[in-house]
Amino acid sequence: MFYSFQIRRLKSKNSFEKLPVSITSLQPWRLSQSRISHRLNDIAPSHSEAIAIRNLTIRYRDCEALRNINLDLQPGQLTAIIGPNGAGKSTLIKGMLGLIPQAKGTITTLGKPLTQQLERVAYVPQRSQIDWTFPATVSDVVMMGRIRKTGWLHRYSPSSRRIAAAALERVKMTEFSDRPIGELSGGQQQRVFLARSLSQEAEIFCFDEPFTGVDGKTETILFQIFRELADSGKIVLVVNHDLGDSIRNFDQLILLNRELIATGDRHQVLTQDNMYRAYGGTVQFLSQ
Ligand SMILES: Nc1ncnc2c1ncn2[C@@H]1O[C@H](COP(=O)(O)OP(=O)(O)OP(=O)(O)O)[C@@H](O)[C@H]1O
Repeated sequence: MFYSFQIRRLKSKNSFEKLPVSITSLQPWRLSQSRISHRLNDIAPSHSEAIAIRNLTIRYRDCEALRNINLDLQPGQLTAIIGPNGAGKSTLIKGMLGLIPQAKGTITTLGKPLTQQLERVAYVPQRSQIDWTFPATVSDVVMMGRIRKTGWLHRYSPSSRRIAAAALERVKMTEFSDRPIGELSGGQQQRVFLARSLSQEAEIFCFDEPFTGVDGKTETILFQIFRELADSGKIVLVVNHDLGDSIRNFDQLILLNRELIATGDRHQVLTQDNMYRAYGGTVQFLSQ
């Protein structure tokens, strides 16, 4: 049995994060077509183990955004975080990555806090949190994914350039490599940021609302790549608003509303009772 839902949405965004920049990230470079592999065959086998989130409570100055969250995120699974506006979906990702200071609880993997292993994480924030006037080309942005591996003051190696070129090709954006990032459409920008995350060769991928404002073609590309990442043993975490058919693409759902309402596969999570607890009267069952 499968339900689709309709959600009324209110949006308010007020903070901006600047794109990271370094001397090396702005080096001019060109993509060599002959070196581009058409698939990311070189997605390395994963060394991930589950991320364990225990008793996580996150406060902003005057509000408790998340209360006592306990969760496991498994490698090899494509996981969606769902819930109404203000439920704490973005906060959960930011809290996991240590971006919100007032967090209590533990987030561990490989026996250590996740915040001590951020080199293993690729994070793509919401579009609204990126400064699109930042003076960088598409290829600059994708190369930024290689900064951790290259070091801040070193030139990119040929292998880094190959990896970045393959990532850009994988999202079908090679022809835009010299274009300023601010001049692309929303869907194209999302694909470039996905390419940047791929070029990081991370083990843990976090995407905050990657499907907002993207067309069907981009959505298909994003889901294909998310699936490939999950199938290669990565942890893939996606904040997602669409509870229609596309929810079938996910292996695990995390339903939040300031607290954990439910987690599991869609049959376990998308029950009338859970949806009522999360969305109240704002979600209607449209079909079964
Ligand atoms: N920087 C901040 N300072 C203070 N409160 C914040 C801040 N960011 C978020 N909040 C509050 O924390 C709560 C959770 O916000 P969050 O952005 O995590 O929700 P969300 O589920 O991602 O929402 P949306 O679907 O609208 O993106 C909200 O009540 C929000 O107003």
